[in-house]
Amino acid sequence: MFSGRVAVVTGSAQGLGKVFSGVLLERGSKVCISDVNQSELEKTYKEFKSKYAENVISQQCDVTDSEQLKEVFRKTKDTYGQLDLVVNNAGIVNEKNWQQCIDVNLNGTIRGTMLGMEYMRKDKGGKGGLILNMSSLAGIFPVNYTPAYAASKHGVIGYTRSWSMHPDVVNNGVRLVCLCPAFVDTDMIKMDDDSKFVGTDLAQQVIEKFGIMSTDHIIPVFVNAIEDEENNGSVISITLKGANKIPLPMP
Ligand SMILES: NC(=O)C1=CN([C@@H]2O[C@H](COP(=O)(O)OP(=O)(O)OC[C@H]3O[C@@H](n4cnc5c(N)ncnc54)[C@H](O)[C@@H]3O)[C@@H](O)[C@H]2O)C=CC1
Ligand SMILES: CCCCC/C=C\C=C\C(=O)C/C=C\C/C=C\CCCC(=O)O
Repeated sequence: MFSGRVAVVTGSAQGLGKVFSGVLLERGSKVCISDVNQSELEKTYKEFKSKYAENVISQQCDVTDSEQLKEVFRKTKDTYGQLDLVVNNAGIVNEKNWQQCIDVNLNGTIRGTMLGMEYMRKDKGGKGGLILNMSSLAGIFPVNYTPAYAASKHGVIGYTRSWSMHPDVVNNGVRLVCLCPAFVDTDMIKMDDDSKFVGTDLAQQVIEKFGIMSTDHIIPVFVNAIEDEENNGSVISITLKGANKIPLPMP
């Protein structure tokens, strides 16, 4: 399932993207890691390269820049000859620069999804594959201290579910899945920058309610989403209590 498969992971210099890339490499996949943060990307690349040699390549990329993202896909296909998995993981929290928050989280995911479909659809020369989009519990519930972030993650769910129901995509072997974790122990949830949220107390209360998961807690759900080839269109919440498929709301 993993051996010889080829993946693109955005925002993979650190945090969940780095963990996901490590999981894929450990299981024999080939991965193009990419990130806007060149210095952190270089460090991660060196770390992976020493363990996984030719199975990892790296390409600096800001997901808000279509040309840079196209280069990631081009380089991956040129190097490994195929593409099987896209993890649209790059994300930020920023309520002051909410335009950037939407552009990275939602538009970046849209860009990566469109490229993924272009490279993986059978009618476009691909072999099918999986597009795994990172949403959040904030994509399912309203979050009063990060409204723009919540809007971006709600958008990711709507966008992913919509394509997963399109016959041209389904019939050409591409499936799409959304992961929606609660708080995970990465730099993202550090209270290091006021522009991240509107209301520190509000954020603190919700963190106390849900707790903080280690990145290890997300790995089995990530692996299962890849292994379960019947899984298309799922939106999966992940909390300390476990993982659950969120039913499609009906009017
Ligand atoms: N940590 C958490 O509590 C949760 C995180 N998520 C989502 O998981 C994903 C990964 O987040 P974490 O690993 O926690 O955060 P993180 O902050 O540790 O890592 C995010 C990575 O994305 C990169 N990035 C930021 N802007 C970028 C851009 N324009 N282009 C390319 N790369 C960019 C950063 O440089 C960083 O390496 C995000 O989409 C986030 O919204 C979802 C639910 C909970
Ligand atoms: C410490 C500051 C945290 C600011 C928020 C930072 C990042 C959050 C990223 C997430 O994706 C968090 C995940 C989910 C939000 C949690 C709960 C939503 C439900 C709210 C509720 O039930 O009241």
